[in-house]
Amino acid sequence: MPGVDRISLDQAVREAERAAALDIPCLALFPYTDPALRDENGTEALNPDNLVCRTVRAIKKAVPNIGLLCDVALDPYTSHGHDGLLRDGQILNDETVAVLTQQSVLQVEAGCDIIAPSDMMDGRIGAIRQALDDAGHTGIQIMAYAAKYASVFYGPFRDAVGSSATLTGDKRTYQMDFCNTDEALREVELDLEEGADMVMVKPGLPYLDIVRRIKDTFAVPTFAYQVSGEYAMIHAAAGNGWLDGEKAMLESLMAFKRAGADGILTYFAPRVAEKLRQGRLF
Ligand SMILES: NCC(=O)CCC(=O)O
Repeated sequence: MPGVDRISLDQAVREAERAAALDIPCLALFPYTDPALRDENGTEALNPDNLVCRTVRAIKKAVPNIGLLCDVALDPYTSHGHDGLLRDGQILNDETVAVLTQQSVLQVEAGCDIIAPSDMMDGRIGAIRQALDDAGHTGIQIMAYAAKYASVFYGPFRDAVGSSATLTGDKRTYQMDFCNTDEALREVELDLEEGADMVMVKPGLPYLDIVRRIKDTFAVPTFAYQVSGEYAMIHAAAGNGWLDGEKAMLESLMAFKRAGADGILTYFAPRVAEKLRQGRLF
C-alpha cells in the first residue's frame, strides 16, 4: 500500500504516541502474520501472545489514553485467507463464531477497548456479547461491521496483510452483494438487536448511500471505512499529478460527514489530524 507501512511493535507504540498527540481518538490494529504461523483453522488467532495481543499490551502501557480497536476475524491467520473456518469449500458459520468469541475475549483481556467483528458471520455479535459478559467484561464496546460488501476495493489491504496471494475463491457467501441496499438495513437491525453499540459501513465513498440510509433509519453511531483501494486511488492520482491529493482527501472525508457518518476509519488520519490542529481545513 503506497505510503502505508507494516510496522514492528516498538514502532506501533511510537505511532500510538504520535496519534494521541494529534488527538486521534482510536487506532485499529491489523496484524501481518508470519506465513509459518498461518494454518487451516487460524489457530494463531487464539494465541494470547500473538502480535495483536502483544501490541495492545505494549500500547496500553505506554499510551493508556488512546483507544484501541481490535479486528475480529480469522483472515490474518488462515492459510486460505478466509475470515472463517472452511470445510469442503464451505464457510462453517457457527463453528467460526465459537472461535471468534474466544478471539474477542483474548483481545479484551490484552486491553482492547472496542471489539470490531469484521468477519460477517451470522449471529456473531450476540455470541460475542454473551461471551464478554460471561467473562465479566461488561463495559466493552462492540463495533459491528454490519454492512460489509464483497468489494474489490480491499485489494491493497489484502496485499499488505499478505492474504491476496493465499485467498482461495472470494468472500461473496458471507460479505454482501454490492447490488443490494435493503440487506444492509437487515444486517444492521440484527447486529443492533444482538448488542452492537455502533455499526460500520465498508467500503466508504462508493457506499455513502448506505451510510445515509442507516443513519436515517436507526439513528445509532454509524461509522464508515475509507478502505485501502479508495485511499490508493487518491494517492495514485495525486502521485501522477492528476488530482490535488490534499484537496481530494479533504473533499472525500467531508463527503462521509455529509452522508451522516459519526466517525471515519481512514489511512489519511494522521494527515487530516495535522490539518485539523492547524485549525484550517479548506
Ligand atoms: N478488516 C479490515 C479490512 O478488511 C480493511 C480493508 C481495506 O482497508 O481495504
